[in-house]
Amino acid sequence: MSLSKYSKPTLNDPNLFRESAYVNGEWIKGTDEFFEVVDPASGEIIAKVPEQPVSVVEEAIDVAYAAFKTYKNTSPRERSKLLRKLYNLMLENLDDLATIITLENGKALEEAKGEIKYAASYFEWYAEEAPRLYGTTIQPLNPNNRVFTIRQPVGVCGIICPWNFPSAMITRKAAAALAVGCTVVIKPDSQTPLSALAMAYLAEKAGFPKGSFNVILSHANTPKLGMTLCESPKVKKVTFTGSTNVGKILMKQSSSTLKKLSFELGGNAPFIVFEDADLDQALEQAMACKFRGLGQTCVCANRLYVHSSIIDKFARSLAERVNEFVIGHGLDPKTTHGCVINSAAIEKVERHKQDAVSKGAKVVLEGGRLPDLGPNFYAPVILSHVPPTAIVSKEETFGPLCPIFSFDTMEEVVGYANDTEFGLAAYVFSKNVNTLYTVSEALETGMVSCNTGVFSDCSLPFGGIKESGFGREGSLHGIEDYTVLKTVTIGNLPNSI
Ligand SMILES: NC(=O)c1ccc[n+]([C@@H]2O[C@H](COP(=O)([O-])OP(=O)(O)OC[C@H]3O[C@@H](n4cnc5c(N)ncnc54)[C@H](O)[C@@H]3O)[C@@H](O)[C@H]2O)c1
Ligand SMILES: O=CCCC(=O)O
Repeated sequence: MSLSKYSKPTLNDPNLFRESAYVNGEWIKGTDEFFEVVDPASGEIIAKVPEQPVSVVEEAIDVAYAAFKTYKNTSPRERSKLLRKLYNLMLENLDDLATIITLENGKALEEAKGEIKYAASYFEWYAEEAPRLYGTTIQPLNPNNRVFTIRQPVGVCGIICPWNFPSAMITRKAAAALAVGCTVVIKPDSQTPLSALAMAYLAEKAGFPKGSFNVILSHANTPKLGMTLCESPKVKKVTFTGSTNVGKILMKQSSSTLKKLSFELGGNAPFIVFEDADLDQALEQAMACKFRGLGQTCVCANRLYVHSSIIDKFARSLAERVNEFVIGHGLDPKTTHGCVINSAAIEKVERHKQDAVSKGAKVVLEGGRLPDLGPNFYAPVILSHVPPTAIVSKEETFGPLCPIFSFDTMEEVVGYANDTEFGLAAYVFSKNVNTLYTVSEALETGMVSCNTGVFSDCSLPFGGIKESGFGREGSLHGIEDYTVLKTVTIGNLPNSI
């Protein structure tokens, strides 16, 4: 198979393939500087997109600010219809959108299709939530006053997203924002901007007004653009998914305007398998959880804790299953798992592997580079009896390394699981509901998933605690993050008539 045959997207609707930024309903270059978007599987350049100068970001903020003045007054039902149209358009263009994801991110096409359905589901969900924004009535201490609350859109939202879900990380922010009447300026990762641009094209088709949905592009200029979004008094909220380090930078920069923030940051998910778990189920779910996006999702199991009585059997069976993966270019129909995003991802896997092995971990599946496929292909590694001192117990690998640690008691494993500054997701496998309940309550994470390794769903609140961030996306709570709560008091009313 020639990998280069996939280097240019062949789409049913070629209009979805865009190489310009999208500001105020116009496709703009804005600059003479460009950066390349590369297929991580083949190394081929698939697009050249313009690097935006700060002036274009300022323009995008200005138009979003102007559009907010009218968009916020559209009726919830109107906004609901726009979101529903965008949902339908995404599904009508499922194959093309998935192809774009595979080409820019490297994940297998089936997985990319799953991402598009997942991404679109946020538009459907928030089409349904848009008309359901409620306030409360309050009985104040003063009997002559009447008090109620209303929720209003916060304003222009800056949306900064990573490469691992080039579509879904945008939709779960933008859908909620647009549902309540906010306008958005989106900055995708420079490695995966094409999905965001395809979405802008569909948003235009759905009828979103000019200035309400903007996409800016940057690679070298990213820190300057980020600073502009964070420091602009016209941007009322910054919502970010990405690394904890960048989250800390954005938080500092946003302090000058005391911006509303929601951050979905790094994770270090423990995946705990108790002695009484259904082993087959735990294995199936471990595969789905650890190797989703080849380990490059924030909720992927980063550390597996398996009871000492079953660890060897578990590790062997996992290796047998992982050996059946078909690794290749994501567009090859036989491929079950694609490539990782770049060479830095592989270097991190190798650093964590070497560290664990040097401290005594047993190699169950050697894995390693697959140079015949390309520099970003890597076969998964499985290690068992990893010592608690290994770096991987503390740092997120974000790649195809599966370290299995041994434990004996519930108290011990909860101690290991919580011994990290991260607190995004955790997984628990047991047939005993008391164990599930007790451990779920004791784990210091924003989300706990019991007896399943795949829980993401637009209907549930997604988000972390500790250094995994704050704010919730999806569900009824996700919409609240894009509103401000206003309290209205009507005073000096008569007590009675
Ligand atoms: N909690 C979640 O929901 C979630 C979801 C996906 C990814 N993640 C996390 O994201 C990380 C992987 O993504 P990454 O390495 O690409 O993250 P990253 O923080 O390097 O990049 C994320 C985004 O921030 C931008 N960025 C980088 N520096 C910036 C700056 N100074 N100012 C403004 N923007 C800047 C990037 O261009 C990109 O768009 C992992 O830690 C992962 O756990 C978290
Ligand atoms: O990578 C983080 C997001 C993954 C998800 O939404 O399931």
